[in-house]
Amino acid sequence: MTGIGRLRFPLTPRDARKLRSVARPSPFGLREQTLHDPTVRNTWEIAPGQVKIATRRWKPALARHLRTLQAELGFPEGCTLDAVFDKLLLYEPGQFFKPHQDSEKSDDMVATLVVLLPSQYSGGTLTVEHRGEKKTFRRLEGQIKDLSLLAFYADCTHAVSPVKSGVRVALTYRLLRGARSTYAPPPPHTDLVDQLTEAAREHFAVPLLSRYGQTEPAPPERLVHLLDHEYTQRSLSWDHLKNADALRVAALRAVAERLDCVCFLALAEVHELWTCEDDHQGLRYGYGWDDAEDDADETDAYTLTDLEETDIELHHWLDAEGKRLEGIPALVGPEELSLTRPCQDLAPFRSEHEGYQGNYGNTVDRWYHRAAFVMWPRSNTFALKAQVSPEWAVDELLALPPASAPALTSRIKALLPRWAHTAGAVEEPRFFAKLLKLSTRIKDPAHAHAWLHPLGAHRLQNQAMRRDLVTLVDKHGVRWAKDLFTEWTKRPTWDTPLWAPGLADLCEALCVSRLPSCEALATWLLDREAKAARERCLTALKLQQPWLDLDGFAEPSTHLAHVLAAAAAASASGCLDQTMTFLLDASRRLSTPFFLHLMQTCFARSPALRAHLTGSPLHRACAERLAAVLDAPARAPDDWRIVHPLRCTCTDREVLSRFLQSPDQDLDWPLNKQRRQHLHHVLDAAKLPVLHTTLRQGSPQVLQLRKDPSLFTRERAYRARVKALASALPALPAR
Ligand SMILES: O=C(O)CCC(=O)C(=O)O
Ligand SMILES: [Fe+2]
Repeated sequence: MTGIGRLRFPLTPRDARKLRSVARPSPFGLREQTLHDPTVRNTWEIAPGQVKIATRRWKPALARHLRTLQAELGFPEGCTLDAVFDKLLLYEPGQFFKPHQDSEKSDDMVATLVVLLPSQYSGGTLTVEHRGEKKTFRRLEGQIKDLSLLAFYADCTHAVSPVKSGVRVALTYRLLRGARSTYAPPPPHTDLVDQLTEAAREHFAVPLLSRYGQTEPAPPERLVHLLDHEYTQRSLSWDHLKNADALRVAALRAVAERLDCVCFLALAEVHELWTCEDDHQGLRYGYGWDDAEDDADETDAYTLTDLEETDIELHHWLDAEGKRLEGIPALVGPEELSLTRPCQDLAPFRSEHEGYQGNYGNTVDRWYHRAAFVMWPRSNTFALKAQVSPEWAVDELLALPPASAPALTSRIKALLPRWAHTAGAVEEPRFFAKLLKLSTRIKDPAHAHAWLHPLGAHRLQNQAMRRDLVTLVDKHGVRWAKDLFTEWTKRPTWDTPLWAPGLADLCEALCVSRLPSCEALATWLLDREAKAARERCLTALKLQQPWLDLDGFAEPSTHLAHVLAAAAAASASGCLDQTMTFLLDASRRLSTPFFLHLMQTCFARSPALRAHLTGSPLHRACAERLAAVLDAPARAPDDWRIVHPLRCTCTDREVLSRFLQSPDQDLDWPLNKQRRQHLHHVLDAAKLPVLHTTLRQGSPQVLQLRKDPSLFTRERAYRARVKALASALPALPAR
C-alpha cells in the first residue's frame, strides 16, 4: 500500500489506523455527477493506483472465482468476465453506504464484485435487491479469516448498513463482458418461437377500441415489450442486452422475422402514480437495515396500494441495424404493452410522495428508466409516422403515381381509425387543401367521407378547394355530400370558426358547375343555413335589446347577411324572397339599431346582394327608420327621459319604465335582495345610461338608480353613426 507498506490479514487495528491515514472520504456517483454527501455515503476510500495486490497468487484465484460467478450470475458458456479493480473501501464504526445503483462506467459493465478482506467487524451487512427480491449478506462470527466474494448485476440497488464495531475492508471491481467473449445467445427454441408467433399474430389481428383519439376499432399498431434490466442511452444496443433480455429479444426477433415485422430497441421512460398508505409503525416500504435498532434510514415509509396511472414514453430508437430512427409516436398505449417484470420490482430513479392531502388520500409518483423491444408489421410504419406528422403522410400520398391506386387505398385505410384526431390537430390551411385534393383520388365513398371528416366547412377557403369539392360531389352524389356537411357544420368546439362567411362563395362555385348534384347541394345548404339564421334572429328577439347600440346584435344580423349574400350569389330567388319576407315581418319587432345594423351589413356584404336589395321593400323600410331617427329633434340639454322597451315581465317593470320615461334623474327604491338583483340584471342587459347601486342601509336595502349624463353623449354618437350610414346606403329609386 503506497505510503504504509505491506498489509497482513486479518487486519490488525494498528494497520487499520495506518490504512485510514492514507484514505480520503468517498465521493458518491449519482448518474453523471459525483457528489460528496456523507448522508448517502460515509466511508473511506483508497484509489486503485495506491494499492498493489500480489498478482501472482491473486490472479489465478480471481480467474477461478470469476468462472464460478459467471455461471452463478447466469452468463452462458463462452461469455467470459473481466474484473477491473475500482477501489479499496474502509468502513469504520458508524460508516455506511445508502441504497444506490453503481454508475455503469462502460457499456460492457455487467456486474459489480465486492471482495471483503479478512478483518474483524460487526454490522456492515450488504443488502442487494434484484427483481423485487432482497438478500442480505451478513458477516458471521467465524469469518474473521475469510475472504468473501459477492457479485450482483450492475442494475441492482444495494446498500451497506452501518458498521457497529471493528473495520470492514472491501475491494470493489467492475465486472465487464470479456473482450474474448464469443457469446451469442443460443438460437431460441422453435416451440417457444411458435407460441410467441401465435400470440403476436393475435395481438396484431384483434381489433380493439381503446385508444385515445380513435374512432373505429383497429388492432394495436405495435407490440412494446419492456425489458427486465435497465439500460442507459450508452448501454442500449442489440449486442449488449443483459441475461434474460438477450434470450427473450432473440426469440422476439425470430417472431418478427416470421411475421414480417420490423423491430426496434428504445429507451422507455415510465411514470407511475400509486395510491399509498403511510406507515406509522411496523410495515415499511423501501430499505430499512435488518437490525431494528439501526435507524439510519430516513426515507418516507409507505405501502403502495393501487396503481392509478401509468404513462410510458419511448425515445432513442434503434432499428435492427442499430441505426437511429425518428418520427415514431412516443406514447405507449396499454393495448400495445407487454412485460414480465413490473416496475415495482425496480428501483425508481425519482419518486415523490404526497403525504395526507385532506380528501385526496396519499399518492406516490415514481419514474423509472427502462428499455423496450418494439415490433410492428412492416406495413404499419406509414400509419405510425403519420400520427407524428400527418403533413408528411399527405405529401407522401400525393406523391404516389396515379397508377398506384391500390397502394393509396391501403395506406389511407391504415390511417382512418385515428385520422379524425391526427388530422384534426393540424392548423395549417394548406394541409387541408392537400387533404381535399387527395380525396378526389379516393374511390370508396365511405373512405372519402372518413378522410375528409377532420376538414370542417369553415376551411373551404379558396377557389381550388371549392373546385375539388365540386369534383367530389359529382363523383359521390348529393346524399354523400349532405352527410359530409352535416358532420362538417357541427362545430366540435365553441371556438371553431363559423362557416357561414364562406357560404356565398361555395354556393356560387356549386352553381357555376351547372351540375345538378351540385346545384341540389347548394339549395340544400342555403335552405338549411337560412333556417338556422332565422332561428338565431328569433332567439335574439326574445332577449332584451340594448339601448341605441348598433352592434348589440351583430352576430344574428351578420349571419342573416351571409345567407342573403349566398342566396344572391346562387340566384336562389326562393330563398331570397323567403328570407326578405321573414325580415319584413320581423322588422316591427326589431329595434331600430338592430334593423339598421342588419341593413348596413347586407348592403356592404356583396355587390350582388346590394343590387338585389336596392329598391326592395326592405330598403324602403330601412330608409323610413333612418328618417325617423334623423328627423327627430335633438335632445334638449335638460331632457332626461329615456324611452326603451323592457323585455322583462316582472312586477317591477312598471315602476322602472315609469322612472325611465319620467324627467326624474334619481330613484331610491327599497327592495328585497332578489328583486334588486333582477333589476341590476335588466339594466345591464339593456345597456341603459343608468347607474344602479345598492345602498346597504335599512331593511330592505335601497336600490339607487341615477340617470347618467352619458345619456346625452351616447345619443349624439348614435345619431352621427346613423347619419353616416344613411349617406352610405344607395339612394332609394323613385317609385
Ligand atoms: O462496500 C461494499 O460492500 C459495497 C461498495 C459499493 O457499493 C460501491 O462501492 O459502490
Ligand atoms: Fe455500489
